[in-house]
Amino acid sequence: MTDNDIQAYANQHTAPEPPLLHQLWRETHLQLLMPRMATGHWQGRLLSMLSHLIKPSRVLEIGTFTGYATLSLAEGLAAGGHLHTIEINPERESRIRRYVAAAGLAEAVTLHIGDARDVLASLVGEVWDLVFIDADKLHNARYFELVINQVCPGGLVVVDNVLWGGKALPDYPLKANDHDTRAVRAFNAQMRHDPRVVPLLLPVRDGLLLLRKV
Ligand SMILES: C[S@@+](CC[C@H](N)C(=O)[O-])C[C@H]1O[C@@H](n2cnc3c(N)ncnc32)[C@H](O)[C@@H]1O
Repeated sequence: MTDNDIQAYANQHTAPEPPLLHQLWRETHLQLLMPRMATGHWQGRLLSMLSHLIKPSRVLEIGTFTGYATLSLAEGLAAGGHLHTIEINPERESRIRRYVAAAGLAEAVTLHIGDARDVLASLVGEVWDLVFIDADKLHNARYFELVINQVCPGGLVVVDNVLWGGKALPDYPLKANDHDTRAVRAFNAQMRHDPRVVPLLLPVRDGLLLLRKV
């Protein structure tokens, strides 16, 4: 039995992908480079499940891409709740807005186009119940520091790609110029001992690190 078999079985026994998300997934794969960056069916249902359990009033996503995780995370918003998502690439804006509108979320979702390290400075008044860090991996620690003081006690920070294709594991031979992997390893190691959060690494897909704020 391969990992693919297990993932296929998990998909079959997970709630089906909503039709709009399936359409977005197809469009992402047909029209964009690196479509694997999109969250996809199983992980989308996991983010939706977490959001439904938390019923957040305020959600932050760092790294929108085509908006797959955005729509998934928004599914569990409390009445009157709001999601902010930040994407650095302006070429992605029109597609994201089109799908946010098609999901009926134009009022509930604010898309910021810009570098998250700048945009976050304009969101210092917010208190986050749920944060999804999924931008460039070099700056995971920076994004974490920029948001953690605004996460409510008991709030959840989810960080994607913490296994980094297996390269996060210490025995994996590292190239001298592989700064991304070094950053992923350093961030994961820091989270083990950070007194502000309780970590749980889920070895699913490319690895999801759940960090519950103490
Ligand atoms: C892995 S993709 C996000 C996938 C999306 N969260 C999902 O699950 O479908 C990473 C995205 O982060 C964006 N990004 C990279 N650096 C960024 C930065 N400094 N600020 C905001 N977005 C950034 C990239 O342009 C890319 O679209």
